[in-house]
Amino acid sequence: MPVFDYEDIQLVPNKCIIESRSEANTTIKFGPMTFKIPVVPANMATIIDERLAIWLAQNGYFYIMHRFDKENRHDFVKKMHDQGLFASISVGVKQEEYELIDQLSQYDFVPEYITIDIAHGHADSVINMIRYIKKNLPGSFVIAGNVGTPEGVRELENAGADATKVGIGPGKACITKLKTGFGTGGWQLAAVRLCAKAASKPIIADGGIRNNGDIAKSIRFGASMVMIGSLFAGHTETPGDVVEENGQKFKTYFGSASQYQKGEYKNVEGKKLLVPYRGSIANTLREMQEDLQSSISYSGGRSLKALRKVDYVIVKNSIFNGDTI
Ligand SMILES: NC(=O)C1=CN([C@@H]2O[C@H](COP(=O)(O)OP(=O)(O)OC[C@H]3O[C@@H](n4cnc5c(N)ncnc54)[C@H](OP(=O)(O)O)[C@@H]3O)[C@@H](O)[C@H]2O)C=CC1
Ligand SMILES: Nc1nc2c(ncn2[C@@H]2O[C@H](COP(=O)(O)O)[C@@H](O)[C@H]2O)c(=O)[nH]1
Repeated sequence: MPVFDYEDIQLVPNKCIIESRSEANTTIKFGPMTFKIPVVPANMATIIDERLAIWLAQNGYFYIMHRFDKENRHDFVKKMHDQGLFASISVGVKQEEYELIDQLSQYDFVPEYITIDIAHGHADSVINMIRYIKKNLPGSFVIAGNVGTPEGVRELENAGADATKVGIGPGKACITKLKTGFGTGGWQLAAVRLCAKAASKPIIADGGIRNNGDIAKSIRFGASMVMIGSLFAGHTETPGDVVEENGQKFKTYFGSASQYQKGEYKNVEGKKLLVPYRGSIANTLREMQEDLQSSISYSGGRSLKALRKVDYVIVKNSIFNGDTI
């Protein structure tokens, strides 16, 4: 089984068939909707809030609201729908989460997307929640995770998940691999490949994206959508606090399983870090789209589909040769 991560892979170019990169189509149909690019900001408290969710939905981007403002989720769905926008929320698996599903069902507030998001998603607790949502909110597109194996993908799909989220421990704010010895950290791209081969529905590659080219690589190895945390953390619109150190501006980014999210040091698998401030998220999203258009042109095609067929080589870290952007 080949084991590699994003930095170990280069995609092999094909003859270009377009006259301008602007002809390359980066849109992706994911569930009931089509989005500008196959990218979703991570459903973490330092990455997304209500304001950014509204902006993303208004501007043709996918979003998944985090689940840490527990009491507000019902109102959030209503607020998005009142503005004619799609609603996309996250849930856990504890008893109160079943009560939220009951409430949404009772008032007929049906979110277009519901993401079941726990650390170890290959679990009966997730399977039961998938079944419960599918029974009570059959109109919602259910994303479930996180998993890191083909068996995990198949079991969640068989339970009724419409998409699965792949990635255990590759995140920048993650310390799972250090604290538990488990996960896809260091071989996330290979795990995406294995999981995608087993999947019969879309998968989201979650965690470990460090450069825009990693988005194209995720698509090459079978992802339909890519979830990104740290690369988005430094923006004006992302909710982390602004910190100044030695005259330089940073924003805080912390893991959802860190003490900063949990409010206590118990079963901690995440840390806090400072990410350089980098202005508006709109510019980063535009650059991601431009870079993806270039990727499509190098693949010799006109749309994301062409990326799936390109050859690749394993170059074991040497591609960087000390280079950074
Ligand atoms: N993608 C990743 O690599 C990781 C992501 N995270 C993120 O952190 C957030 C919090 O996750 P999580 O702690 O699961 O959420 P919760 O605290 O809501 O826990 C969900 C449920 O799963 C149980 N649980 C959690 N971890 C395990 C485990 N390893 N084995 C058995 N049961 C478990 C919890 O019980 P109990 O707490 O009593 O064990 C609880 O009942 C999520 O947003 C998640 O995505 C966290 C770690 C890894
Ligand atoms: N192991 C942990 N993983 C976490 C935690 N909080 C979030 N996450 C995962 O990371 C990605 C984002 O990764 P990045 O490399 O783009 O920064 C996120 O979507 C979660 O899946 C955590 O506390 N521990």
